[in-house]
Amino acid sequence: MRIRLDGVTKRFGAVTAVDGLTLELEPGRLVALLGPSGCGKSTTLYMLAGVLRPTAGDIYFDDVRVNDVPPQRRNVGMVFQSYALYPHMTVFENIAFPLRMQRLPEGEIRRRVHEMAELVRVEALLDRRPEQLSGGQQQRVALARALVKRPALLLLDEPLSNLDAQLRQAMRAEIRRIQRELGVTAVLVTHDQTEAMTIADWVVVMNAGRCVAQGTPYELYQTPPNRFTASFIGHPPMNWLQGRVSGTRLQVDGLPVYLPLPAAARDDEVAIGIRPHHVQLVAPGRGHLDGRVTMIELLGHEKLVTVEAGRSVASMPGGAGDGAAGLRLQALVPADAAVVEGEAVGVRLPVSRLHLFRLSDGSRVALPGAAARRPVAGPVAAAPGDAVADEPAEESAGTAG
Ligand SMILES: Nc1ncnc2c1ncn2[C@@H]1O[C@H](COP(=O)(O)OP(=O)(O)OP(=O)(O)O)[C@@H](O)[C@H]1O
Repeated sequence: MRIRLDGVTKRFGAVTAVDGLTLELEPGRLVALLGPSGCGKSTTLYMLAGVLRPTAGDIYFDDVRVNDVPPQRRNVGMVFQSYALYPHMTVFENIAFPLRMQRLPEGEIRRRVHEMAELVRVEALLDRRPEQLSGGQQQRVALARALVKRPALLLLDEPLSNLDAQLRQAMRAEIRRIQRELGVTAVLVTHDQTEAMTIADWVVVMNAGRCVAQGTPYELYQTPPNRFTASFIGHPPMNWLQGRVSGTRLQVDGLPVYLPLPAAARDDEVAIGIRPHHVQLVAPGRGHLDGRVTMIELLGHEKLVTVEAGRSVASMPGGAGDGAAGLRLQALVPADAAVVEGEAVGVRLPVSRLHLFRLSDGSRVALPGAAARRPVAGPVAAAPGDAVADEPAEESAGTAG
């Protein structure tokens, strides 16, 4: 089923929870509504369910306007964070409940409950009560109950947030499998960007009741259209610097050099984002700036290295001097990279990996060739002591001024 929201607004007294939201969701897709707490995700979901009515605007299921259609007539299945299973009923009866409400014949009910229990893999648990199930099992049952009436739209409200990390990952894959197998259009609400990115075909990023970006997870990660999306998507989060574009020159505040851009852009003050795994650590004096390693956090097969460039590095060869005071960057490097806390390092910022956003409105500065590459296989970080390898001509820095 195709879903269309046309200028949908929801106000609760003085609070505007959803503000003129216009969206079109393709049939069969799993769409994630992603955004910080209070941005209007759940309110949007409840309007799709029919539990809340828009204050203004229209909602269409295929081409039918559903603003006035009550929840029970919308053919929507819903799964909540809290599972909301009926505690006094067995798993079988929980799953059968929506079919009993439809007064289907007993044989048909049995057949469909078993079919659904098989799909979500709870056939062995049909005689148990919810209290005798683990969180993950309860969530599977909730999913089966939402799907048993073959809804045209599946709504998932933070369905995995009560599960531990490992189970959450397993259930993500399960929801994806089941949604694909049934081909049902689904909308998932989450504030967890990893969840949205791993599970969804399409991600709608919301802030303050509005859609600020939408696209495939890959597009939003590779070329975030604005600063809000860039800072919200990706983990560990982007590093942020500030600077100014003039023609094909990028002057980063605190850097003694300017970086040549692959194409000219309008002169503007910019926020400069770079993901930690694109920050390269090199020998002091061999990068764009020098700093000191102030923290190392081991994350498994990688480690997150915090580098601060301040006044203390002014005297180092190639040091950034006073202008670099307060620059702080994080680099993600292989766990076995030879980096030591307290040591001086050089930091290289590959121009093609920089994301530029206008300070005025947060919009992306489009630069052909910049930050549009596919992710490289393998680490890009070099250990201190390594030279900056084969620096392409267009990425070499000029002297500021
Ligand atoms: N029934 C209500 N009465 C008044 N204000 C409400 C009501 N429901 C939601 N709001 C407000 O509307 C805004 C959006 O809430 P909503 O629950 O949609 O956000 P959310 O993005 O789902 O947040 P979370 O991730 O915390 O669940 C918030 O400011 C919230 O306080």
